[in-house]
Amino acid sequence: MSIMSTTTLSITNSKIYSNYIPKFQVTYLLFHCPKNYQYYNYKHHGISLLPQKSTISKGKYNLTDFQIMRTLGTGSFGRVHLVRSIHNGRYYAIKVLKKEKIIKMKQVEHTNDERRMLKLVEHPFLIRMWGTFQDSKNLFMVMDFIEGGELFSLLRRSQRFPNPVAKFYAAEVILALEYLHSFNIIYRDLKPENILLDRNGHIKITDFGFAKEVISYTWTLCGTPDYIAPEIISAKPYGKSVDWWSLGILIFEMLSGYTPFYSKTPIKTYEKILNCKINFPSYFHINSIDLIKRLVTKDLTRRLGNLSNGVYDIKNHEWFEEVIWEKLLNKDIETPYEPPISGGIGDSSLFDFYPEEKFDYGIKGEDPYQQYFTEF
Ligand SMILES: Nc1ncnc2c1ncn2[C@@H]1O[C@H](COP(=O)(O)OP(=O)(O)OP(=O)(O)O)[C@@H](O)[C@H]1O
Repeated sequence: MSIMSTTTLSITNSKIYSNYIPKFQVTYLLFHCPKNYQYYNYKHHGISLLPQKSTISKGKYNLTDFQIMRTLGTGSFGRVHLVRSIHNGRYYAIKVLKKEKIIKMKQVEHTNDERRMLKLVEHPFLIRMWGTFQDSKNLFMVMDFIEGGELFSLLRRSQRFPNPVAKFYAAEVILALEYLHSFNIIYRDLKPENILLDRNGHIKITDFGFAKEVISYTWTLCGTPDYIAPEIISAKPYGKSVDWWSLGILIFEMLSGYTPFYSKTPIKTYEKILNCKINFPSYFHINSIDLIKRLVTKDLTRRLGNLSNGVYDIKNHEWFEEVIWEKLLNKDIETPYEPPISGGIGDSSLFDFYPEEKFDYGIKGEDPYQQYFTEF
């Protein structure tokens, strides 16, 4: 079955999704926002929990350390390649971002934040970055290669997940978000495309392109339309609670195969989000409906995750009754699906194919954007 994803824009042939359009990401939103919308971030003078200087060494790697192989995925600013280290023979994924595109789409701050966030995080359910480097045209991020493909592809192939399967993935996502929030990092782009599965079937969240350290509130308009919280759309200051809204959308999508506010155009989706009326399919378990309603609520004084007990209100919800959180964190719980990685290490058969293009990697020469990416 052909499976569409955010970046490829190919069309799925699943019945449910015959009308489904790809979920354009933030950058789409940035260029289709209300007039006079101001893009800026606001930070209180709080104490940052993040190292102010990078600990992931820059300049540790360069292009000649790797054999560049096929494309695993494409994004707004470049593509992600499977690569092989010529030193240790191991496979990695390298995300390549075109400097010119980043500048044109005004994403310099987000790109530097992505590197800054990724260098810090170390968690079983988050992607690990090993280092970065750059040439005159591109930025490169070296990450672990996660062989099992996107949760998105698995969901489209399955049409929808049974209750326990959705619960398993949601629970691992919660642990990852809890960890990020403990560092005051908001993730802001939760969706099945950004959740990869490792060879055993555990999740790894990738794409920190919108992750941001926010000590109190921020105003930046970003996210993916179907997953965006209403406070972002109405240009209100917002905080970590936007990730808990997106978690509710993710749970709904995993259980049904579609997002609750899906529409043909982003503007219509935003209208539905602001109305916040969800039609639950009859096969949803009553506890899942209760949890989704408590996450996908406009009322921030009632949204779970945002109350005085924080994440514990979510972890203690009836839908997660049988989850033993410590075991889950230790990966001591059997995964519902083991990706069929038959070709051994470096097998990338679970990723869709993307047209390859001639690389402009490694070109030395004048770099008009040098001053913007000094950390890479
Ligand atoms: N570490 C990894 N291992 C395997 N595949 C990966 C890895 N990182 C990313 N990918 C693949 O590449 C795709 C694009 O990656 P990513 O979302 O980080 O790029 P992006 O340029 O930020 O895309 P977008 O503009 O859609 O956000 C992912 O959806 C995934 O399929």
